[in-house]
Amino acid sequence: MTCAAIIVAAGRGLRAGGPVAKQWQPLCGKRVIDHTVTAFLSHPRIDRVVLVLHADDLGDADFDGVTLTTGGADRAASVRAGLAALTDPAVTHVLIHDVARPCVTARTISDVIDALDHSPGAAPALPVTDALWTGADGRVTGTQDRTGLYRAQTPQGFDRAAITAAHAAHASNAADDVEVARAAGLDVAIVAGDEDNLKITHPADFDRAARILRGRNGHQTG
Ligand SMILES: Nc1ccn([C@@H]2O[C@H](COP(=O)(O)OP(=O)(O)OP(=O)(O)O)[C@@H](O)[C@H]2O)c(=O)n1
Ligand SMILES: C[C@](O)(CO)[C@H](O)COP(=O)(O)O
Repeated sequence: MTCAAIIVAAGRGLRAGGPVAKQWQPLCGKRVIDHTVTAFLSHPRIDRVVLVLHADDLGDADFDGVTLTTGGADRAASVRAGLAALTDPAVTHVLIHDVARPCVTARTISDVIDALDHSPGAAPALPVTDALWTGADGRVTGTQDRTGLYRAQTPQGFDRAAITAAHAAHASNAADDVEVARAAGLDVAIVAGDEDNLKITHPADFDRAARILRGRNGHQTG
């Protein structure tokens, strides 16, 4: 098995706000993107890293050991760009990861890779443990059964040829790559998620990510 990571980092981070897109903002002495890229470059079972950037950000890319490419108008288009940038025929599997998840651990990456020994797809997720409502205008409008519901995370791993064909057949955007894979009939194994593998989405998420990273390695604040 030869694994490539595709890190999608072409978003604009509108919900997070700030002077620059969230992946370029400071986090524990580095940029968010530096933590994410390092997590994959340093993993012994990741053989290639493709970094998918917004066209406006290519000039900021100062990463050694990664293949750069330009993303698209939505996450799925950026994933397709990353798949297209993978030119090495030796790569058999891909792990597709949000740059906005800088706290991903080597354990989660390894667990996804291990699951790909027995499944064409594998992705981390956490079972929903809170009650679920629908709401509008600040009031509860209904309740939803949480049985069998999961909160999906990344990296989402796949047989390279299978996910490449699945994305080629899936013309529109998708919430994640598991949606694309399942639309193509691929089986996807659930791997244990990690509460610390949060996606930086809103401003408060930066502090949470910093607490997590400081708690692990005594990171200095940025
Ligand atoms: N056209 C896009 C849109 C999103 N992404 C990536 O997909 C991941 C998950 O998307 P999200 O958290 O929504 O990031 P943004 O789209 O940047 O955030 P927002 O929706 O708040 O603008 C992120 O790592 C983001 O960089 C991407 O590569 N290309
Ligand atoms: C891919 C993902 O992180 C899985 O939970 C999530 O769907 C990304 O959502 P976003 O709205 O693009 O941040």
